[in-house]
Amino acid sequence: MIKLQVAIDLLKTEDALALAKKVAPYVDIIELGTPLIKSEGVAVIRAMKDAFPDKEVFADFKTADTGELEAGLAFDAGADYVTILGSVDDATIEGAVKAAKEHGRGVVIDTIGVKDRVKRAKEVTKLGVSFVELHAGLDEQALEGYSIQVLIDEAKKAGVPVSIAGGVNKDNIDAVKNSGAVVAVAGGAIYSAEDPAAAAKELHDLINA
Ligand SMILES: O=C([C@H](O)CO)[C@H](O)[C@H](O)COP(=O)(O)O
Repeated sequence: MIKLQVAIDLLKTEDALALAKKVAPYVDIIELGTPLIKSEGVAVIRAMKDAFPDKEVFADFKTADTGELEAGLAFDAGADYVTILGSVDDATIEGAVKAAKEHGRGVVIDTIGVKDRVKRAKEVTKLGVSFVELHAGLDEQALEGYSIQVLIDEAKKAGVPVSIAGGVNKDNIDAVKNSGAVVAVAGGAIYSAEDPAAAAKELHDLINA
């Protein structure tokens, strides 16, 4: 069954915890977005894991160098997963995977900015990562003509464990689910909703229908 990951792109720990409290019953993974971690530091990871020990906590570091060091920072703070950029040297990913093995946690590769996401997903999977995020970031989503369909099509072709992030919502969650992706990431569709709990529940129910 595909997991539901909420991406929390808020800026304050207290707001992130309040949102997580509302949506936790409906999600499997709680993602601390890159802007949140830059705003609040790794302390937000510990705060979230302490508040929700039964949830997987995902630190969206988007690391570009010193993979072992940065992954270790995330894991020491309580993260179950940390992201490394797919565009970086394999050595950075290998360092992060080394740290993940030492901590019994996982590395996720973020393909933001990668030209051939399917090819890179296959390559990095061989390095021992947990899964690969087929990702169109918020800036790319704002470009004219953007469609999440490209990520859905890539997930079908990947043949390795992938997540999809890039505007997942109630209108496309069925297609995301049927793409073979192992995780559906929803940020704005939940945190910008008038009722985030209801939005998360709707996605959860559609996934489990
Ligand atoms: O990772 C993300 C982005 O780079 C900002 O941190 C988002 O969390 C990810 O794109 C999912 O958010 P939505 O696209 O709003 O669902």
